[in-house]
Formats: sequence, C-alpha cells, structure tokens
Amino acid sequence: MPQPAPPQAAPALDIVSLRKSYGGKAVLAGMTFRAERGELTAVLGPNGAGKTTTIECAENLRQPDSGDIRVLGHLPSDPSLRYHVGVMLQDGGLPTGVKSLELLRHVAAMYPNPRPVGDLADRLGIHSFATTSVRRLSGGQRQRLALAAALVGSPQLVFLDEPSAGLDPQSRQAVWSLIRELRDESVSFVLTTHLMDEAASLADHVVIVDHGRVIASGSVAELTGSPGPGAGHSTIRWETTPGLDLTGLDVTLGNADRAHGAGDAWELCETRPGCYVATGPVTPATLTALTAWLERRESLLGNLSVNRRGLEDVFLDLTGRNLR
Ligand SMILES: Nc1ncnc2c1ncn2[C@@H]1O[C@H](COP(=O)(O)OP(=O)(O)OP(=O)(O)O)[C@@H](O)[C@H]1O
Repeated sequence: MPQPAPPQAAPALDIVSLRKSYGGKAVLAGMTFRAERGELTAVLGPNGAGKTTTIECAENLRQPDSGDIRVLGHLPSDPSLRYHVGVMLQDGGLPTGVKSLELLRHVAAMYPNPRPVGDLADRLGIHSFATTSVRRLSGGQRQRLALAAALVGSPQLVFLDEPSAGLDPQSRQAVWSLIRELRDESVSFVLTTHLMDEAASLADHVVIVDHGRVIASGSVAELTGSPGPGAGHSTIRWETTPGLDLTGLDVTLGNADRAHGAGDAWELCETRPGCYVATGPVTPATLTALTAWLERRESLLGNLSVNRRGLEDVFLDLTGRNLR
C-alpha cells in the first residue's frame, strides 16, 4: 500500500494561475490561492464563478488547460494522495444499494488507519438509519453519510462541497462541531459553500472568487474590516411610528459625526410598516442624532439594534446584486 508521507512543509492546497475554458468561454481565468495546513479555507462565489471546476481539478476529476496545482505538495494525479485526502461531493456519490453502516465499514476497511466507525456514526447520528439502504435515505441522512465516508480514512485534507446544505439545525450543529474538532486536530479543510454563516462560523481563511479568479481573500475579520465599498459601515435597525418621511435623515446622520460629511453614503428605508433600517458609518453621535430626530417627530423608539457589516455584505459589495 503506497503511503509516502506528504511533505509537511507544503500547504494543504496550492493553486497557481489555473485556466480552463469550455467552448471558448473562460471558466477559470488565472485562479490562484492557497489553503494552509490545519486551517479551514472557505471558497465562496456566486453561481458559475468557477468554484466546483477549481476544486474538481484539485481532486483530479477535471484537467485544467494550464496552471499548477499541488495537493499536500503532490500533483492531484499522485496515487499516494488517495490515503490522505477525503472528498465529500455535493450529490454524495455513494453506491445506492448498500446499507448505510455497512457502507461506512466497507469504506473504512479500504484505509490503513481508519477512524473508529462507531464513534463517527455516533457523532453524525448514523446509527438511527444504520440498516437503511443508501437509496432510501433522506437528503440530510445521505449528506451525513457522505461526510462520514469522507472522514473515515483519517485524511489530512478534506474537500467539502456544501456540507450542511439541506441539513436540519441539529445535524448542522453536529457537523460543524465535528469539523471544528478535526480542524483543531490539524486536519485541513477546503470548503465550498453559499452559506455565509457557515463560512463565518468555521473558516480561518476565506477566498471569494468570481469570473474564474480570486477577487478577495483573508480572515473573516480582515474581509469585514477591509477597505472597499461599504467599509466601516454598520446597520441600525429600529421600530417606531409607521410611514415617517425619511427625507433629510441622511443629512442629519451624516452631520452627527464631524469625521463624515453630510449625507455620507447613508442608505435608509422602511422595510415593513414601522421597521426602519439605516446603513452607514455609525458612531455614538449618530445614535444620539437619530433619537433626537425621532423626538422631534414625537416618535417613540423601540427595538434599536446596531450590526457590523457581515461577510454577506462584503460578498454582495464585491460580487454585485445581479442574479447569475
Ligand atoms: N462540462 C462543462 N461544459 C461546459 N461548461 C461547463 C462545464 N462545467 C462547468 N461549466 C461552466 O463553467 C462555469 C463554472 O461552473 P462551476 O460549476 O465551476 O461554478 P460554481 O462556482 O461551482 O457554481 P455553483 O455555485 O452554481 O455550484 C459555469 O458557467 C458552468 O456553466
């Protein structure tokens, strides 16, 4: 059984200048990023951005036209990677006629150093459908079994494609806590997801891709605090009298802080009758100005909250709001 130890110094995944076209249309246009060992790297991007194509090139399921990929320091086609890399595909990719726990035991037997199947089945709640054949599993059960199959061989690097899509909140928590635990044991993860809360909650490093290349990367804190459209902005939500005329409120809020000009990039709207949202450079002075503005309208303030700009705001600022 070939088991050359992957070079420890090499990153978990190193992708350099990847290019691929279909019928003359560039799908990957110089994709370059790195996933470090022992970290969870989340790859985010709109539909069709090139995430799956990139990851499938790293999994040796597709061939790029040019560029370089190293997985644990090896070419994706290196047969030794088989024992070090776990893959969870979106459609599960599991044989359908086998019983669930039997399948997991079978996969475990293919590896030199598998995780204890019983423990993994416990953690992911697989015992409750252990004797059900894969074809009869619900979507969420199949998803958990696919994750278990990707982890059972004790891989050093795991590719996860939307691991919690379709999972109920209980299963999602169980999956996230298992992933965190393994990451803390130095397992590396590369995760593609459309769930910003999943990326924000799990990722050490986030890579945002669009049109076949990386457009931003960093930790969640770096991305949400980085310069760019909307940087330094927060959202104020409050409830009060429905139907207030908001004309001039942007100037009032903008004037409240001398560091910002009047009307400086404030977006205001009444989302539902009596529920208001203001997005802009919030300071303590802004909140004083807002309450004074409401007082002048004899409106009683309720349910005031202030939220920092989140990963989803950054994602939308960078990739736009148009459907793909
Ligand atoms: N075999 C193929 N033949 C032609 N075009 C393809 C093929 N595979 C992918 N594409 C195109 O490549 C582009 C990128 O697809 P890809 O699946 O990598 O995107 P993605 O970022 O994973 O999207 P999603 O979030 O929707 O899963 C899309 O425009 C897709 O239509």
